Amino acid sequence: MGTRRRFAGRTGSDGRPDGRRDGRRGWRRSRRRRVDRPASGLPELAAVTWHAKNRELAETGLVTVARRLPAVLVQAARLAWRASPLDTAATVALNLVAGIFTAFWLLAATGVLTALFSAGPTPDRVRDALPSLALVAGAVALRSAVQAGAGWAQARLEPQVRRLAELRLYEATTAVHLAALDDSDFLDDLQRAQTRGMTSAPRVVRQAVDVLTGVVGMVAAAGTLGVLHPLLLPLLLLTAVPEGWASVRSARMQYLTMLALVEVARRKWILSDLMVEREHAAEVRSFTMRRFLLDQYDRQAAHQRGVELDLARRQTVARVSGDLLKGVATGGVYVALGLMLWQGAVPLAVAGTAVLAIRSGQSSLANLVFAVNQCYEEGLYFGDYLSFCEEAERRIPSRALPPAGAAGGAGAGNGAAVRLPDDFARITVRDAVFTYPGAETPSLKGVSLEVRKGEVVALVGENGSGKTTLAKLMAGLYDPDAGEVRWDDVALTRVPQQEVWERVAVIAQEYTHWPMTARQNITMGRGRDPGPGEEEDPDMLAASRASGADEVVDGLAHRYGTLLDRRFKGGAELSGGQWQRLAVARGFYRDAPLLICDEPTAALDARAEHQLFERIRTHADGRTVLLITHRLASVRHADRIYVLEHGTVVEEGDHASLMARDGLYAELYSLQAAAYGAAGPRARDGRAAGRAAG
Ligand SMILES: Nc1ncnc2c1ncn2[C@@H]1O[C@H](COP(=O)(O)OP(=O)(O)OP(=O)(O)O)[C@@H](O)[C@H]1O
Repeated sequence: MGTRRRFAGRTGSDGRPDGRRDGRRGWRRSRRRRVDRPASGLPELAAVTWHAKNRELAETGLVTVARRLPAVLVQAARLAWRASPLDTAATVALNLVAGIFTAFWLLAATGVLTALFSAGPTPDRVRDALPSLALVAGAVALRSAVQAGAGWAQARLEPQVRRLAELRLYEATTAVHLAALDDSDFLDDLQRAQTRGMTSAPRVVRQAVDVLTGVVGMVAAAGTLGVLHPLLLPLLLLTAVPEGWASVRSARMQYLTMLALVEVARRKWILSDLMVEREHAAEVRSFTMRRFLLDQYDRQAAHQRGVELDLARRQTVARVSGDLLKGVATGGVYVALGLMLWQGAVPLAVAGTAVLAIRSGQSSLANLVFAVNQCYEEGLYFGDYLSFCEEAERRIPSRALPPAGAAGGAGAGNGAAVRLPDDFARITVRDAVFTYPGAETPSLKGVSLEVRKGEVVALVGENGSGKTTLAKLMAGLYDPDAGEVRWDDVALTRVPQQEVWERVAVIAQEYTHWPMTARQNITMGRGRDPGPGEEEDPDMLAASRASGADEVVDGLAHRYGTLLDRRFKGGAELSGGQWQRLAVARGFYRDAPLLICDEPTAALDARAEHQLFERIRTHADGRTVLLITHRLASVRHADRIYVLEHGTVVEEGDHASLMARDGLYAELYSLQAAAYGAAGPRARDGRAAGRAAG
């Protein structure tokens, strides 16, 4: 195990995660956060102290490492045991047995040397040495076999540990409250846990086993040396100190650098996505953004390079100092052994065995120091991973389902989670206030509204007035900071979120282009893929027809089985409107009593838009519909319209009453109607303009 490997930089700050994760949302968030930063440049290029752990880590020394190591080892052992008790037990037991064989062959070697160094003819001495030699050979062979078994058990452990670690992280990230993903600190921790912490889980187990192997080898060699002469033991241990110091120093520098660069790395990933992903390529060119993006990227990269070059220099200094001190200590050990031989304190055969034991001990020691260092370093990343998982698990809504058969509603005890009725008579929002995490002003400032079963209720208002936010509260995606959303007499904050999500279908404004088949794009969440020759799900076909997605699918090579991702061979790409038809089909397919349509037609052509609004107008097969749209002509038939402005409801009523009121709604409606009217031959006829808009 060479010095280079011991000190080589590991993935640290530039382990590239799966590219699309940060995506557009991450970029938008970064832009928002930049508002209050100095104009002179990106503040992360100067700041290296965002993380509270830094000072503590900067003061980490050998003693701290030694103190913390048992905790890391215990965590590794727990993880390994949970992954596979059998392989963990086999790894530990076989390593211990290997250590016994090491001590055995070293002691047997004394017999060989004693026979060889005794007086008499050489053939006789060789013959006398043969039994001990056979013992040495047997012990070495058995040790190799046992070590191979231990290596196998250890290798089996790693994939099992990796699986556990990955599942734990993704189970947490897919369940955390949505608000957690609006928190930039949480996102930074997530980034660190996913890119480095998660991969550290199998490594920390591997290093913990290596620590055990090193300790066993060391104990075997040290025990042999102790038997040969008690003075040899402390001398051997002395050689470990310089190397241990250098390794720990190097690991600490590496980790601090990773921490200092975490936001730079994240910014680089976002920029690199923008420069390589196909979906941005046309805009990058048509807006001549190339130079801007490259410059931005280069600023981050230059900063990272500076920090990493400095790290390389400091690590080299630490390594060379450690090597020099280790050389001096090793020389001292051999000088001491020579003196003992000279003084007659040990016989020649014992001195020969001592040399063998020292070499074996030093090799185990080098491995041990390396493993301790690695274990400590991986333990730091693993600690990040564990604390992120704990934090994420704390942010998972904890409202648990009541036992089967328990009824929800007014009768349920105070504070306990209650079951949501399958359907509702009315949904009421009362004085809802909501501020996004990190935002300075509330997006909703005391909104109240009511949706009765079977109604089509519309939310309208200018950009940023709070329509989508309100819909998200009603869909149980966020909890209001004050006020409440009630499903009949059950407040949504008392219901496990899953219960709400199962009863609401959302056709979102920003929907995902799922890189899956057309069928999965519609049915994911409640459908299953039919096997070869099986009929397509009739509900899916109905949803598809209702949204116009069937026309899209008709044009695909493998119909519903076509993969909608051009990055894969045979994958198809859809137009914006075609994707939207699939998103609408996905919403219709869900068997949910409340359908929330947030700008469902932005990308649809006129015919598809007309058909969709017709469906919504006829209550989308008996569902209750909450419709958010800027196409005001389409909300004329809504049972009730709420007009939002700056996070409050400023008007409510049906189309006729709102027009009569001559307020914001009437103004917005007339503007649109006039625009349509101006394009047509009957522009001056107000009635005709209204009809055109409708
Ligand atoms: N994730 C978020 N974090 C912080 N602020 C947000 C977030 N999402 C929205 N906002 C803010 O909340 C306010 C209301 O946004 P919302 O999306 O609800 O408006 P909207 O009425 O749906 O707008 P549009 O008509 O443009 O879709 C805006 O000021 C917006 O900047």
